[in-house]
Amino acid sequence: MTVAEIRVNNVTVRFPVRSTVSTGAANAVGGKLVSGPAGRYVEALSDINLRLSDGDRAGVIGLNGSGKSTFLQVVAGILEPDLGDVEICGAVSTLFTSSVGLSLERNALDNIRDAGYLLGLSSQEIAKATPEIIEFAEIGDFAQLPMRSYSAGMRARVGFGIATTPRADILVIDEVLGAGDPKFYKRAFSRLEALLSDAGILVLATHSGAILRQFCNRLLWFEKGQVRMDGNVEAVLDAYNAAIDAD
Ligand SMILES: Nc1ncnc2c1ncn2[C@@H]1O[C@H](COP(=O)(O)OP(=O)(O)OP(=O)(O)O)[C@@H](O)[C@H]1O
Repeated sequence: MTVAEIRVNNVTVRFPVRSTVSTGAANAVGGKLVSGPAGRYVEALSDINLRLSDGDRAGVIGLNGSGKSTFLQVVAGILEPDLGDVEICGAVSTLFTSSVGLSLERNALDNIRDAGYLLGLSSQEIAKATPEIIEFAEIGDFAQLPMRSYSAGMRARVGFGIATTPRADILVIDEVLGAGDPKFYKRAFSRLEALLSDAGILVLATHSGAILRQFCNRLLWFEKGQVRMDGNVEAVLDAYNAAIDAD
């Protein structure tokens, strides 16, 4: 059995931007805007060092543009850092709002089949998983209708069902659960526990305290591309909310 681990070593991510214009106004949200000899860039992550270990259910919280999605892409191995490196032990499965790859013109059955092949499942595995995902998502006959006729939460249910089908040691989820209702969280939590058992790693970005309390045993608070606090969920949420109230 793989012992899941992610080591993030001195990671910096910079996105070049073209504009040289400055309004002179400070940005409360977003990463650091830096002008250097090589041009202007947004520093989305600045020298991050941390380790995620087997059993970690790490929530990621922070204001808009604080670096959460960038961090998730780095720990999923999708985005190469500009400086530093990431060591990932274990099979990764991801659920990103923008990259879940579902075609809204096609129905859930077709999407499950296409996504299943992309995820490397065999025809037999897809045939077995399809009714399980439909049952998990509780969409019934909607499974036959184009996914454009689904609500955001219904799409999230199907996407979550797909992402949690292949065996995974590490599951990285960006803001997708927020579209769901409390019943979905409960079902999603059971499915996640079955997938990861008591080991594995979850990395989950969300603005919802309720989701963090349900799913996570550790919380990382990002601020302007840095980890401002890393600790238990309640302690970090209290500090985060206090900082917002004091602003
Ligand atoms: N492709 C890109 N090109 C330029 N800048 C980018 C790009 N992707 C992200 N950024 C910048 O990097 C910073 C961090 O963005 P990121 O998406 O990681 O934030 P986030 O915490 O996930 O935000 P949100 O809560 O709004 O989803 C932001 O300032 C953003 O403008």
